[in-house]
Amino acid sequence: MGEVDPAFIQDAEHRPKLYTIQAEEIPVIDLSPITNQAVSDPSSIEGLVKEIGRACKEWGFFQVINHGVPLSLRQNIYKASRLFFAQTLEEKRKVSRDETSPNGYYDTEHTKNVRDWKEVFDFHAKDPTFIPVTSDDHDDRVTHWTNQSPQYPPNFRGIIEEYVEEVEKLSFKLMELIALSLGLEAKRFEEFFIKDQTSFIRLNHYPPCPYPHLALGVGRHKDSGALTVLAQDEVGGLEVKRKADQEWVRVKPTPDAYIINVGDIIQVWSNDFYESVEHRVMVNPEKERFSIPFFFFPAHDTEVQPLEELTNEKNPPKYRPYKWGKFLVTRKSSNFKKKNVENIQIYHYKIA
Ligand SMILES: O=C(O)CCC(=O)C(=O)O
Ligand SMILES: [Fe+2]
Repeated sequence: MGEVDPAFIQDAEHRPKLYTIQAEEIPVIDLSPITNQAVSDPSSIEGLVKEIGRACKEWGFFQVINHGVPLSLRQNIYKASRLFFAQTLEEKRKVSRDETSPNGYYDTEHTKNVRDWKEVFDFHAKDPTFIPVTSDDHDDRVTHWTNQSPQYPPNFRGIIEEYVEEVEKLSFKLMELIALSLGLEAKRFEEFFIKDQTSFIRLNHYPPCPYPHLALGVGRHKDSGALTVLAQDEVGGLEVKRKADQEWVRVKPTPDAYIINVGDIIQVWSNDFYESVEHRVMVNPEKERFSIPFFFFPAHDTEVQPLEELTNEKNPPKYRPYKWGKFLVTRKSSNFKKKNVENIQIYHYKIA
């Protein structure tokens, strides 16, 4: 990543400002009411549910502390990630992803057709992960994706799996709180994930970049899944488009916190009551940055549509149903090349 390749250069209007607002006000929510004890009395978490609801509505983003994921597991995966990315490109390419298995290493992701200044390693939560063969709605064939197992660092796979188990538990808990905040039963969303979820974890490495005014670590985008549970390190760089005024604001790194954001699927399920918010990652001219998002995705056969309980005559469904697996396969295949067409988006299912 030495010379600036024009593929990395953002259009002028999307280039980052180098001095941005640090958003002190992004809500930090303490999950100890649900992590340190079993919830026997639902009224004991009423305050927490309200806080979650407000954060989802006003920001689409929040941070959680006292979340129950052991710090030691987070430290282990961070250490393993550093060791993995410090290898030569030749070593890393031994576990490159390809068109049949989108898991593994790659450094050529494009967001909105501009190349991201990063390299990643992707790993699915379930191995195998079941997925449609093609994006064609009439094709019912199902195939599966499997994970790659790099030789180095030792026990890489085990370290990732141990961590994923814990962030997955946290994701289920957060979905319960979100369900309650929408006036639904706590377990309303469970059925979509309990069998054959398609979630994956991504290890991101953003090398120092001499062109922080031109390039981005990840260009502006919204996350397409249900929920994202993100660990960022102390370097910082994540920016969120503040709903109140559409300004880009920086999410201040908080040690051992997770950054949570509502994805497109929750937007559809809630019929736009909660919205998936645009975000992007700035690069740093001196420091490398590591981050680890967990993308909580439902089973491929989930039909995503506004929930019946949240729609009525006055508030009719704003989206046509879509099959999650088909959406995912369409996205993945378009990620391999820089194309001049827009990726599939939820607004393509919007009822005018
Ligand atoms: O690295 C980050 O802080 C966020 C990355 C991100 O938004 C993504 O991978 O979807
Ligand atoms: Fe994202």
